[in-house]
Amino acid sequence: MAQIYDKVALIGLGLIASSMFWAIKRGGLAGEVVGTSRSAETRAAAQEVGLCDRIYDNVADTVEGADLVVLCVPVGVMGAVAAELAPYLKAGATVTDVGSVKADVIAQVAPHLPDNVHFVPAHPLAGTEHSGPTSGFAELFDSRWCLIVPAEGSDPEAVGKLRSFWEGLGSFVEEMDAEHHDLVLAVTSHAPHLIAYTMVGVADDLRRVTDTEVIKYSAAGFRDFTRIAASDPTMWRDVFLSNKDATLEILGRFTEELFALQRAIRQGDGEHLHAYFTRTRAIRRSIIEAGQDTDAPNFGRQAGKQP
Ligand SMILES: NC(=O)c1ccc[n+]([C@@H]2O[C@H](COP(=O)([O-])OP(=O)(O)OC[C@H]3O[C@@H](n4cnc5c(N)ncnc54)[C@H](O)[C@@H]3O)[C@@H](O)[C@H]2O)c1
Ligand SMILES: O=C(O)C(=O)C[C@]1(C(=O)O)C=C[C@@H](O)C=C1
Repeated sequence: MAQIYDKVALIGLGLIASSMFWAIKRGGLAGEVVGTSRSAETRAAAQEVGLCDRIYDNVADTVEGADLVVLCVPVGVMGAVAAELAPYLKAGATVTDVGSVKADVIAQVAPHLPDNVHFVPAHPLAGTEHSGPTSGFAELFDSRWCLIVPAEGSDPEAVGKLRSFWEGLGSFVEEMDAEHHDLVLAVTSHAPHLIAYTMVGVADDLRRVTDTEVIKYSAAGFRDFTRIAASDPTMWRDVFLSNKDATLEILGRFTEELFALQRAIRQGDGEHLHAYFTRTRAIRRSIIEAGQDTDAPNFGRQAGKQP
């Protein structure tokens, strides 16, 4: 893969930034990758594992001369961070972000950026329950989607370069508008996280099944819930506050369906339960048949099949 940017600046050195760093190096996508994080502890931990060609303790030095600036901080502080670095951006630079929510991040960031830079928001649909500078790995984005959310009138060249960059990081790239992105992610990521947090919280409330019993008897389904519910509290607090309307819309629908299933159980309506589970099983099977099971070892690698 050829070099796409001369200098990339990573703002915030957590899971996503550190994974990007390793994947940029693997693909030779940038001449130089620099970074900054607000806490000295994070910067020291990043330095220790060899993250970034240079780490600065301020955004001014970090973004100076950078062709690509990537905001890798929690969505609740994107606007404040953009305001801080805006005066130091190089003319013609591209600013992007990796936030899990798009409409609110765009509303926070765009007003701070000067007219002579390109703002091309993005969101890699890849992550883990871990956070911080030592949690990243080069393969995180391999065969995963990255959604690019260009504003109307965005410079096609800047968008095209960012697309090539994410493809170089290993992802499949698609463009989407911000509102649609936020609704889709509320269904596929945000509401499921809230449900996992709730389920683990309920188990914890029932003292009988906490401590040894939760660990000892946790079946695969509940284990998956505990993995999701171990995700970073700051990141997820911000996601729900930032994607409030779409998440509440989906949770409303979820609650209605849950009540219907609850009623079916109370009334012994096995037909309703069976029909419902048959429908959901078919969805899982159709995902696999379409080659879109990103957990499958050959995902994205079948001849002639793109997700
Ligand atoms: N973790 C995931 O699964 C995942 C997946 C895709 C996108 N994202 C998005 O990527 C972004 C980063 O997530 P992550 O998982 O890398 O998080 P992380 O917690 O691993 O890292 C966040 C970084 O932001 C810094 N930071 C926190 N608050 C700050 C503030 N007020 N000012 C400046 N810096 C601050 C932290 O020090 C850290 O360096 C978030 O916007 C998140 O929504 C996360
Ligand atoms: O695999 C996980 O641990 C994740 O939660 C990753 C996940 C997701 O919901 O799929 C979480 C948040 C993102 O914005 C993108 C990806």
